[in-house]
Amino acid sequence: MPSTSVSAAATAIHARFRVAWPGFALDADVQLPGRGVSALFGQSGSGKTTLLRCLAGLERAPGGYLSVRGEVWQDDARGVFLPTHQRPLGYVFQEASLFAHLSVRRNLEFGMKRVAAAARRVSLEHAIALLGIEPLLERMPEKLSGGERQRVAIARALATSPRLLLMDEPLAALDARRKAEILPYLERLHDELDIPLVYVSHAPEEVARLADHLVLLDGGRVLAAGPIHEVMPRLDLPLAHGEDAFVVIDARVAAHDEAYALTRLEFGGLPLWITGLDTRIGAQVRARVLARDVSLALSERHESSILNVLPARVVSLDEADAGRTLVRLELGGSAMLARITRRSAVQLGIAPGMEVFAQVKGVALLR
Ligand SMILES: Nc1ncnc2c1ncn2[C@@H]1O[C@H](COP(=O)(O)OP(=O)(O)OP(=O)(O)O)[C@@H](O)[C@H]1O
Repeated sequence: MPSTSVSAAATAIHARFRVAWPGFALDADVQLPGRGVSALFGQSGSGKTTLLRCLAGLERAPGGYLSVRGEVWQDDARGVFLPTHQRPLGYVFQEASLFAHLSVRRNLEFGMKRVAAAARRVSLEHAIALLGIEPLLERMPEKLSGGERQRVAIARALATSPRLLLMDEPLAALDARRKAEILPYLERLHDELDIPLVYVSHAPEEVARLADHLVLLDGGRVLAAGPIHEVMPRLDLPLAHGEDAFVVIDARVAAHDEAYALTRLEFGGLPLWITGLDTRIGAQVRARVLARDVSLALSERHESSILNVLPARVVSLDEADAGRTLVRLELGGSAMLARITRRSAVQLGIAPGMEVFAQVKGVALLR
């Protein structure tokens, strides 16, 4: 059975499930950190929802095991199985399932009443403030937009003071504008709440923005799992070979250049220039660099309009894609991918261990 691990101290959720149906089998053994966002990522039919439903106890996986921050919710070998309603979790589905006959406020109160006063760790006020739904409280669900409904559904899940939040493609039914509207709220949950969130998605941009930890599923098996910084640049995984392959880089806002409307980020002692931000100096941000936006040069001094030319070391190469070479770089303690033509790789003599310069054509700020 594929098994992945995070350091013992950080391990807070351990899930081991096997489900066998005609035509599909889930066989997963994962350890997830007890804080932050873990994304279950993979193609349609890879088993993301099935694994999430196992965590919720909605899918009965005989012989399964689940512990969440020291509490055992399922251990079939010892006859332990908490039914869903006894698991302190919040579940947000693709389509918000609010009670149509109750106002937003009553929907929230309904969620909260299910929790004994002593177990309440997120107040209703806090949930309302986090999701910015104060102006919607007296409305009926039918008078809400899809995005607003989803924010209410998330607030309702929070109001139950869950120890684990599960979200199954909560943005999938929304158009791009609504998605963009909700993402900052999800980021706030991530930053302000001490509740682990397991987030199902097949949208790389959502994963890039939200996830700290990634579980890559393929055909019901765990292909890889680990911190997003480690999983994304792995050349042996399909992610790195996709058209939009990227890495995320955690950086600090170091300076603003007002004259040119640019901001200098810093990571591992290296500068990374980006279109001007109005973020305060010292703030931590996350940036995304696409593999196809990185090219390589042997010297730093190149007549070029590219702002970011950074010293890097070639770690490994992959030539599996026709005519293209994928290069894994190490710079400033971070991994980066460069996708160049095979011809360039040969002409430059790119090889593991070589010192090169990474020309980074584009950097997108994620959060
Ligand atoms: N109750 C069930 N009985 C039999 N097969 C099922 C059942 N539920 C799901 N499946 C099958 O299991 C496979 C995995 O489904 P699952 O919904 O977990 O995938 P997913 O990765 O979440 O996909 P998507 O991104 O499309 O939602 C699919 O082939 C699906 O048809």
